[in-house]
Amino acid sequence: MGATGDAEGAAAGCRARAALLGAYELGRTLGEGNFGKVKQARHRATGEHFAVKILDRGRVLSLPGADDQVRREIATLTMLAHPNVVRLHEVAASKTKIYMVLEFVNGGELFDRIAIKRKLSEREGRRLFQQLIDGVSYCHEKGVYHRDLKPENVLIDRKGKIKISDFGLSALPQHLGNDGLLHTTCGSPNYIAPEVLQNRGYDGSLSDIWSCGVILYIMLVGHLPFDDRNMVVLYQKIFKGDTQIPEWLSPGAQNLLKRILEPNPMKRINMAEIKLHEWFQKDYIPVAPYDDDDEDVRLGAILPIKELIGMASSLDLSGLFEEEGVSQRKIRFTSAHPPKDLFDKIEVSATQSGFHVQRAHSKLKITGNCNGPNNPTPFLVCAEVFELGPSLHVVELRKSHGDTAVYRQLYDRISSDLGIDKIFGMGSLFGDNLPSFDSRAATPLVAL
Ligand SMILES: Nc1ncnc2c1ncn2[C@@H]1O[C@H](COP(=O)(O)OP(=O)(O)OP(=O)(O)O)[C@@H](O)[C@H]1O
Repeated sequence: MGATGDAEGAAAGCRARAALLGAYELGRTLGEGNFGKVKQARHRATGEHFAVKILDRGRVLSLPGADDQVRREIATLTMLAHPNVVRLHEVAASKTKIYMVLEFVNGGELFDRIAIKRKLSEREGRRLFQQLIDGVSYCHEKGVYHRDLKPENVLIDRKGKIKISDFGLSALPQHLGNDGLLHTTCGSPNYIAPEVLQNRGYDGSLSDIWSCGVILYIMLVGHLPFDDRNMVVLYQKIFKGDTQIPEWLSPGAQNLLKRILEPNPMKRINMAEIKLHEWFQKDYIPVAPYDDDDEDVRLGAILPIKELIGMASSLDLSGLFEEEGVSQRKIRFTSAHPPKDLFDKIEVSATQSGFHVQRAHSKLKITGNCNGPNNPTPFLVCAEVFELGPSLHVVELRKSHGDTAVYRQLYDRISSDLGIDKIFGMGSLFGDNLPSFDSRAATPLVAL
């Protein structure tokens, strides 16, 4: 298209009504994943940019294991708050779609950054690797193992700040076996650690470190350390740690790469040792995780309190889905932990059977003994309800049980007390209106 055509196109673009998603205006497509698109979005009131991952619910439900992957990504991201990990702001669902509103990272994938330059200088590679290690070690401290680290899953902004993304294959503490190890083989062939392939259980921290080592190698050398079209040959190379570490790299970089790409996990360098390594230490300024109780963080780009409340009532997708008859009431979302200091504490007391609820301002705490048909013995259920807006409540299950009959009792009680007619848990994102997540799951947040 020539210049005139471009101008006409732009004018037509201006006239076209931007698609709206609650408080957001949707823009260009940033990329595509297995289950849908990622679009850039602008918050209409603040002008702040976000990335909205739009997942096709039908597709998620039809692919084996896909719903687990999406739940896992949401559950994991809700737990993480670090400058080098992409931030999840909220999740919404309609009949056909799931929307994840993410921090917008404006520089694309690390993969493209390396591809454009072919390889990076040691200085630049070190700066990015330091951030990668900061983000990954923070995840490990939270009990999260990424398990699919590769340059395609590391986003970078224009200032060179990296953000780890795509936690669909991540493992949480409840995925550890009795031996304290992980057992599911997952990851991308060229980045996978030898012990993961061996299928005898592996330490998620050491296997993530291996993948970080592969990324470091690619950044500094410009190609994969282990590669072959034949998978058997590729895996043999990985088992043996069969790679060339170029002598033109500085001795420090060579040493660090050798110690990370050590096929025996027992001999591999660990996170603490990497952070003390001489090559890594150069110009290293550690980055602290976000402090969610820190007013500045919440009021800044991360999660403004007023915005959170504003979004709660304005995340009305009905404009977009009117034809499907989706009302605001039916669309609820989970979000990062609500700012606790906004809510007054209340007293709680438990009765022998049934729930006892006491209300104080906007926070309810519900505790009680109850039993379901499968559980004749009463057991304790405890939840806290935060009122974030007139139509939004977030329930945090403190203690619960997987029995849906118990959830039903608990939710009936919450809904009658709050006058809410429909309650959706995480499970509702996938079609059922009772929460179907495991009570041991790391994310206690349930959207109403
Ligand atoms: N927060 C974000 N900011 C900017 N761009 C993003 C963001 N998240 C994703 N993208 C872009 O969208 C693309 C697709 O992302 P997505 O996480 O859906 O897919 P994926 O990692 O390729 O696939 P999948 O999770 O389905 O395996 C990414 O490769 C990236 O280019």
